[in-house]
Amino acid sequence: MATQTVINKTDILQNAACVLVPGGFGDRGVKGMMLAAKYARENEVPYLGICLGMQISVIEFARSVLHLETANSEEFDAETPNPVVIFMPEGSRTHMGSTMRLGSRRTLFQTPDCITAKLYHNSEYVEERHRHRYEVNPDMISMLEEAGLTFVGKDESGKRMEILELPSHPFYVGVQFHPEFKSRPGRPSAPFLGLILAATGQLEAYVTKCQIGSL
Ligand SMILES: NC(=O)CC[C@H](N)C(=O)O
Repeated sequence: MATQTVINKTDILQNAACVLVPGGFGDRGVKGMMLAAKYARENEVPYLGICLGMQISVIEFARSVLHLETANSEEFDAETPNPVVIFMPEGSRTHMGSTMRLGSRRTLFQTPDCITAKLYHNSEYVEERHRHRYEVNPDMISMLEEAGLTFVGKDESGKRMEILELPSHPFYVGVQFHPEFKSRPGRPSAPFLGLILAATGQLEAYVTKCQIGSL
Protein backbone atom coordinates (compact mmCIF):
# COMPACT_ATOMS: atom_id res chain seq x y z
CA MET A 1 0.00 0.00 0.00
CA ALA A 2 1.39 3.44 -0.89
CA THR A 3 2.34 5.57 2.14
CA GLN A 4 -0.14 8.31 1.15
CA THR A 5 -2.99 5.78 1.07
CA VAL A 6 -1.98 4.47 4.47
CA ILE A 7 -1.91 8.01 5.92
CA ASN A 8 -5.37 8.77 4.58
CA LYS A 9 -6.67 5.61 6.21
CA THR A 10 -6.39 7.27 9.64
CA ASP A 11 -9.48 9.27 8.57
CA ILE A 12 -11.55 6.17 9.20
CA LEU A 13 -10.35 6.11 12.81
CA GLN A 14 -11.73 9.54 13.54
CA ASN A 15 -15.12 8.21 14.57
CA ALA A 16 -13.84 5.01 16.14
CA ALA A 17 -15.00 4.44 19.71
CA CYS A 18 -12.15 1.98 20.19
CA VAL A 19 -9.41 0.16 18.30
CA LEU A 20 -8.55 -3.55 18.41
CA VAL A 21 -5.43 -4.87 16.68
CA PRO A 22 -5.70 -8.67 16.64
CA GLY A 23 -3.15 -11.44 16.29
CA GLY A 24 -1.39 -12.26 13.05
CA PHE A 25 1.73 -13.54 11.34
CA GLY A 26 4.10 -11.89 8.89
CA ASP A 27 4.31 -8.22 7.95
CA ARG A 28 1.14 -7.92 5.91
CA GLY A 29 -0.86 -4.87 7.04
CA VAL A 30 1.67 -3.93 9.71
CA LYS A 31 2.04 -0.29 8.55
CA GLY A 32 -1.68 0.27 9.00
CA MET A 33 -1.70 -1.48 12.39
CA MET A 34 1.13 0.77 13.52
CA LEU A 35 -0.83 3.88 12.50
CA ALA A 36 -3.93 2.59 14.31
CA ALA A 37 -1.93 1.96 17.50
CA LYS A 38 -0.35 5.42 17.26
CA TYR A 39 -3.69 7.10 16.62
CA ALA A 40 -5.30 5.36 19.60
CA ARG A 41 -2.36 6.17 21.89
CA GLU A 42 -2.17 9.83 20.93
CA ASN A 43 -5.91 10.48 20.87
CA GLU A 44 -6.89 8.61 24.05
CA VAL A 45 -8.99 6.14 22.06
CA PRO A 46 -9.39 2.83 23.96
CA TYR A 47 -6.98 0.26 22.49
CA LEU A 48 -6.62 -3.48 22.84
CA GLY A 49 -3.69 -5.23 21.15
CA ILE A 50 -3.81 -9.00 21.07
CA CYS A 51 -0.57 -10.96 20.54
CA LEU A 52 0.74 -9.31 17.33
CA GLY A 53 -1.36 -6.28 18.36
CA MET A 54 0.61 -6.04 21.62
CA GLN A 55 3.92 -6.38 19.76
CA ILE A 56 2.81 -3.62 17.34
CA SER A 57 2.05 -1.26 20.24
CA VAL A 58 5.56 -1.82 21.65
CA ILE A 59 7.21 -1.11 18.29
CA GLU A 60 5.06 1.99 17.77
CA PHE A 61 5.87 3.26 21.28
CA ALA A 62 9.61 2.67 20.80
CA ARG A 63 9.57 4.53 17.47
CA SER A 64 7.40 7.47 18.53
CA VAL A 65 8.21 7.97 22.20
CA LEU A 66 11.76 6.59 22.51
CA HIS A 67 12.61 7.98 19.05
CA LEU A 68 14.09 4.66 17.98
CA GLU A 69 12.95 5.09 14.38
CA THR A 70 14.37 1.71 13.37
CA ALA A 71 12.70 -0.20 16.21
CA ASN A 72 11.12 -3.34 14.83
CA SER A 73 10.21 -6.97 15.35
CA GLU A 74 12.67 -9.60 14.16
CA GLU A 75 9.63 -11.14 12.47
CA PHE A 76 9.50 -8.18 10.05
CA ASP A 77 13.22 -7.40 9.87
CA ALA A 78 15.62 -10.05 11.13
CA GLU A 79 18.51 -7.55 10.98
CA THR A 80 16.85 -4.64 12.76
CA PRO A 81 19.34 -2.62 14.86
CA ASN A 82 16.65 -2.06 17.50
CA PRO A 83 14.85 -5.37 18.05
CA VAL A 84 12.10 -4.52 20.54
CA VAL A 85 10.34 -7.78 19.65
CA ILE A 86 12.58 -10.82 19.32
CA PHE A 87 12.38 -14.44 18.33
CA MET A 88 11.86 -16.50 21.48
CA PRO A 89 15.10 -18.22 22.38
CA GLU A 90 13.55 -21.67 22.82
CA GLY A 91 11.74 -21.61 19.46
CA SER A 92 12.89 -23.17 16.20
CA ARG A 93 13.27 -21.02 13.09
CA THR A 94 12.98 -23.96 10.76
CA HIS A 95 10.10 -25.94 12.27
CA MET A 96 6.68 -24.30 12.42
CA GLY A 97 3.51 -25.54 14.13
CA SER A 98 4.21 -27.19 17.47
CA THR A 99 7.40 -25.18 17.98
CA MET A 100 5.24 -22.18 18.83
CA ARG A 101 4.65 -21.23 22.44
CA LEU A 102 1.17 -22.67 22.69
CA GLY A 103 -1.61 -23.40 25.15
CA SER A 104 -2.73 -22.22 28.53
CA ARG A 105 -0.01 -20.55 30.60
CA ARG A 106 0.08 -18.50 33.76
CA THR A 107 0.50 -14.73 33.84
CA LEU A 108 1.28 -13.14 37.20
CA PHE A 109 0.11 -9.60 37.86
CA GLN A 110 3.03 -7.47 39.01
CA THR A 111 0.73 -5.09 40.87
CA PRO A 112 -2.94 -5.15 41.90
CA ASP A 113 -3.08 -1.49 40.90
CA CYS A 114 -3.61 -1.89 37.18
CA ILE A 115 -6.72 -1.96 35.05
CA THR A 116 -6.37 -5.55 33.82
CA ALA A 117 -5.92 -7.03 37.33
CA LYS A 118 -9.09 -5.24 38.35
CA LEU A 119 -10.96 -6.47 35.26
CA TYR A 120 -9.88 -10.01 36.12
CA HIS A 121 -11.62 -9.49 39.48
CA ASN A 122 -8.43 -8.67 41.38
CA SER A 123 -6.85 -12.06 40.72
CA GLU A 124 -3.15 -12.51 41.41
CA TYR A 125 -2.75 -14.44 38.18
CA VAL A 126 -4.63 -15.50 35.05
CA GLU A 127 -4.32 -18.52 32.81
CA GLU A 128 -4.87 -17.72 29.15
CA ARG A 129 -4.02 -19.46 25.92
CA HIS A 130 -0.98 -18.62 23.76
CA ARG A 131 0.09 -18.93 20.16
CA HIS A 132 3.27 -17.05 19.28
CA ARG A 133 6.95 -17.26 18.33
CA TYR A 134 8.10 -13.73 19.10
CA GLU A 135 8.09 -11.77 22.34
CA VAL A 136 8.93 -8.33 23.74
CA ASN A 137 12.69 -8.08 24.15
CA PRO A 138 13.40 -8.37 27.92
CA ASP A 139 16.49 -6.19 27.48
CA MET A 140 14.32 -3.24 26.38
CA ILE A 141 11.88 -3.32 29.31
CA SER A 142 13.58 -0.78 31.56
CA MET A 143 13.82 1.75 28.70
CA LEU A 144 10.18 1.28 27.78
CA GLU A 145 9.04 1.46 31.41
CA GLU A 146 11.05 4.61 32.10
CA ALA A 147 9.18 6.21 29.19
CA GLY A 148 5.79 5.23 30.67
CA LEU A 149 4.81 1.89 29.15
CA THR A 150 4.29 -0.57 32.01
CA PHE A 151 4.42 -4.36 31.90
CA VAL A 152 1.86 -5.32 34.51
CA GLY A 153 1.68 -9.04 33.69
CA LYS A 154 4.65 -11.40 33.28
CA ASP A 155 5.12 -15.15 33.10
CA GLU A 156 6.44 -17.14 36.05
CA SER A 157 10.09 -16.51 35.06
CA GLY A 158 9.48 -12.75 35.13
CA LYS A 159 11.27 -12.48 31.78
CA ARG A 160 8.36 -12.91 29.41
CA MET A 161 6.03 -9.93 29.02
CA GLU A 162 2.35 -10.87 29.00
CA ILE A 163 0.32 -7.69 29.63
CA LEU A 164 1.17 -4.04 29.04
CA GLU A 165 -0.69 -0.91 29.99
CA LEU A 166 -0.17 2.79 29.49
CA PRO A 167 -1.26 4.34 32.81
CA SER A 168 -1.42 7.85 31.32
CA HIS A 169 -4.14 6.67 28.87
CA PRO A 170 -7.80 5.87 29.65
CA PHE A 171 -7.48 2.29 28.29
CA TYR A 172 -4.40 1.18 26.38
CA VAL A 173 -3.84 -2.54 26.90
CA GLY A 174 -1.75 -5.16 25.12
CA VAL A 175 -1.87 -8.88 25.86
CA GLN A 176 0.59 -11.45 24.52
CA PHE A 177 -1.99 -14.20 25.02
CA HIS A 178 -5.28 -14.73 23.19
CA PRO A 179 -8.15 -13.82 25.53
CA GLU A 180 -10.67 -14.68 22.79
CA PHE A 181 -10.02 -18.41 23.18
CA LYS A 182 -11.58 -18.57 26.64
CA SER A 183 -14.30 -15.97 26.02
CA ARG A 184 -17.84 -17.38 26.19
CA PRO A 185 -21.34 -16.02 25.52
CA GLY A 186 -22.51 -14.41 28.76
CA ARG A 187 -18.98 -14.66 30.22
CA PRO A 188 -16.93 -12.21 28.17
CA SER A 189 -13.18 -12.17 28.45
CA ALA A 190 -11.88 -9.42 30.76
CA PRO A 191 -9.76 -7.49 28.19
CA PHE A 192 -12.62 -7.44 25.65
CA LEU A 193 -15.10 -6.37 28.30
CA GLY A 194 -12.70 -3.64 29.40
CA LEU A 195 -12.35 -2.35 25.84
CA ILE A 196 -16.12 -2.12 25.35
CA LEU A 197 -16.68 -0.59 28.79
CA ALA A 198 -14.00 2.03 28.05
CA ALA A 199 -15.52 2.75 24.63
CA THR A 200 -18.93 3.33 26.20
CA GLY A 201 -17.77 5.34 29.21
CA GLN A 202 -18.61 2.62 31.75
CA LEU A 203 -15.14 1.38 32.71
CA GLU A 204 -14.68 3.38 35.89
CA ALA A 205 -18.08 2.40 37.34
CA TYR A 206 -17.45 -1.28 36.54
CA VAL A 207 -13.98 -1.27 38.09
CA THR A 208 -15.32 0.40 41.24
CA LYS A 209 -17.91 -2.35 41.53
CA CYS A 210 -15.17 -4.98 41.10
CA GLN A 211 -13.15 -3.28 43.86
CA ILE A 212 -15.98 -3.35 46.37
CA GLY A 213 -16.82 -6.91 45.41
CA SER A 214 -20.36 -6.18 44.27
CA LEU A 215 -19.98 -8.02 40.96
N1 LIG B 1 -0.74 -15.12 17.27
C1 LIG B 1 -0.04 -14.05 16.99
O1 LIG B 1 -0.55 -12.93 16.89
C2 LIG B 1 1.44 -14.24 16.77
C3 LIG B 1 2.21 -12.95 16.78
C4 LIG B 1 3.59 -13.08 16.14
N2 LIG B 1 3.46 -13.34 14.74
C5 LIG B 1 4.40 -14.14 16.85
O2 LIG B 1 4.61 -15.20 16.30
O3 LIG B 1 4.82 -13.93 17.96
